[in-house]
Amino acid sequence: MRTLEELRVEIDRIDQQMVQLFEERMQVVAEVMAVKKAAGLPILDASREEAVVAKNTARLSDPALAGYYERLIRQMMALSREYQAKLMEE
Ligand SMILES: O=C(O)C(=O)C[C@]1(C(=O)O)C=C[C@@H](O)C=C1
Repeated sequence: MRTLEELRVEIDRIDQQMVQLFEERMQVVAEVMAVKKAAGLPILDASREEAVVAKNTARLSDPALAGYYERLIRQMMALSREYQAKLMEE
């Protein structure tokens, strides 16, 4: 069995990757906002969000994680909308 310290080192490594991916996603989201603003499109696209949830949930190898992942990706998109709304005001 791995020690708690070893496991936390691994979690830190994973969190480091996730923070980079989060930042990368939000940078793309900022570009999406600019495209939507120029085209007069609303920030929310509910059908796209359902497709994102379905597509990525299906990619999980452990179906027991589906509910947790769904909450994570939905929250990610809620933050994305919040960020877009803030940028649109600027
Ligand atoms: O794809 C878009 O239209 C986006 O604005 C990006 C995004 C996302 O973060 O994935 C955010 C808001 C929309 O409701 C749908 C998806």
